[in-house]
Amino acid sequence: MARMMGPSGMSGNGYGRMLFDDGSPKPNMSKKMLIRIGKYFLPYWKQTVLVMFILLLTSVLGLLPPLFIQHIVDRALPNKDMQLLVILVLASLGTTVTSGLLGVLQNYLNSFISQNIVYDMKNQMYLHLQKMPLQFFSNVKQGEVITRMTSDISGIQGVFNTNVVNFVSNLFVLVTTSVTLIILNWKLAILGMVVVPLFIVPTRKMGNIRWKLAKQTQEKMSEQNHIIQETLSVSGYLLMKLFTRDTKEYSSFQTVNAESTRLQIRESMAGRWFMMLLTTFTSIGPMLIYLFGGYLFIQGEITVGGIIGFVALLNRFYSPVGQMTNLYVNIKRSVALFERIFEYFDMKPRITDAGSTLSIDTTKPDIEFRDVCFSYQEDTPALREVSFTAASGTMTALVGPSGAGKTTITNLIPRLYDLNSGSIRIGGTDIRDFTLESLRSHIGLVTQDSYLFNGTIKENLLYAKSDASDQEIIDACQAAYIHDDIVKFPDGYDTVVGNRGIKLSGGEKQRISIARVLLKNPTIIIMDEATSSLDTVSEYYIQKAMHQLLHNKTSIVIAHRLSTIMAADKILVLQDGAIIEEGTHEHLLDQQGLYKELYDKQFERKVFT
Ligand SMILES: Nc1ncnc2c1ncn2[C@@H]1O[C@H](COP(=O)(O)OP(=O)(O)OP(=O)(O)O)[C@@H](O)[C@H]1O
Repeated sequence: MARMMGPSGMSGNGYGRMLFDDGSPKPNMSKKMLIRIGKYFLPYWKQTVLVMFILLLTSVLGLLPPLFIQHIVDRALPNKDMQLLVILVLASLGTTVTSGLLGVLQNYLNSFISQNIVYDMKNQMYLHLQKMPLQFFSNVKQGEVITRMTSDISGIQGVFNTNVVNFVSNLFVLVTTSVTLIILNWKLAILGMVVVPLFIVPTRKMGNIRWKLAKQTQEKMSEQNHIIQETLSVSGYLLMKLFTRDTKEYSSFQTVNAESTRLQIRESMAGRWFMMLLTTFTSIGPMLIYLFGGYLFIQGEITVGGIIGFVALLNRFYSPVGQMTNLYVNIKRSVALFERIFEYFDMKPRITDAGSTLSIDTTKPDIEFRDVCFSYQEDTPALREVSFTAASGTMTALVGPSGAGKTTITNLIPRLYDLNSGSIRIGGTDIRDFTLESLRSHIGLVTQDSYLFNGTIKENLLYAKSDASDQEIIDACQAAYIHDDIVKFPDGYDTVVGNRGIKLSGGEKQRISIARVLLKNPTIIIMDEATSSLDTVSEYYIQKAMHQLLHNKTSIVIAHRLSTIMAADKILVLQDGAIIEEGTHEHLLDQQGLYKELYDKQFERKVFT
């Protein structure tokens, strides 16, 4: 089978791994980018406006308790006014409770908005990835798609909850508090603000360190996912066991795991030191206020309540300043997250409908290759000017040494790849003029390694035709000579086949996949005959199943068995991406060329009796 590697230029297009580079990423915070992000919020603009309104309201409400304290100290207590004291305490309690209730509502709205954005993005991403070409999935590391679909997109919800909401709320709190501070006492306000640079510097520094650590952690997580996917899936597991790589794989997993654990500990520790510094610096401000405020009190310029209320408000001022300092880092982080997601969205599916609505004419589905050239990688042609016709209702066999281009020919017909030059026609029409759906719905593909998903046999069969009746399923399985085997299983058609159909034998799997294509009943069949040697009985049934499948269909078969070749109406012999001989078995034997050589070396021993 073909090595699954993409054509040249693909990795440059970002089909490979896309992680942040060297710790100095430059997220693209352009206006275009911000508008693009903003568009995701558009459907939820009403909720967003409501959140903003609540934030404004709570920031104003938050100013009141310190002012109430000031009046308690300056008026209620010195005047021994019990009634005023109770009113002020109740008012303070009332504002706190109201703020709390508004906070609950705001939290609900936050989750509503962010979760819905995540929901929209996941759907959009799934649809988009479905349209990506085969080489995308061949190139991309296994865990990468899952990481983008899950953790990256889910990370977006934090963007709204932390960044947008925090930014707006901090802004409101900052503006309302600083205005109030200045109105209360401008001299003290200036003094309180003098210390601000002291904590801006460490905050920025810590923010940057945490950002880098977070990025490195994310990379390690992606690597971990990749190892898990590669080694703990059926094929990877088998490979690992058979090459006794268990210890090596475990040790690479352990290394990556240890790395990410170390990074996460460092990340959280970076936060601790930062908090300690911040608390130290934020406590300097109030000390200064007590000192200078005390002096002003002695001078008779301010009341005791004024000083207490001021300090309470000052703390309210410091916390948003601290958070706003990190804003740049947070925005950078969020934009980078969006960038990673947009990077996927920006990859254009290369194989698209040409806008035509033509369907295949099922009455004369002959396949014609005209001077087809194709290369996976620039300068390494996989097919060179291949021309042939597979007449309607006949079987064309492809033979040739490994790497000659047989699989490539079969991949081009359902447009898993698009050719570089020349054309492929079905019934005289270029395949690019059919809709992809019509093209693919008329082609049945039986690969060597028949892929069955982990479900019951029946579910696997219904994948070809979801509305097939039980009788249709049985008919298809009988024609594929597998029905009798299926009914012998204890659960019959409800037998679960395991991941990739591992619980079935190779011969059973192939006959089930033949039954699946029979159920689809396509006009054209492409088959990569299994090379694996099967026992004579199994092989006998597969031959019979193939006969049923290919009967009266236009088929192209990568043939590995003499019996198949002998049954073919035409044989194409390929070498280095070109057809070098063409004809029937006898005709080709007479030519004494590559076919004869292959026949002597390869097929002779596989004569099927
Ligand atoms: N996805 C891919 N990316 C890059 N090169 C590829 C890819 N698939 C196949 N090739 C190369 O293209 C050439 C033709 O491969 P192809 O799979 O068509 O050969 P084949 O005749 O089917 O071989 P085999 O009988 O071994 O399956 C080979 O040189 C192969 O290495």
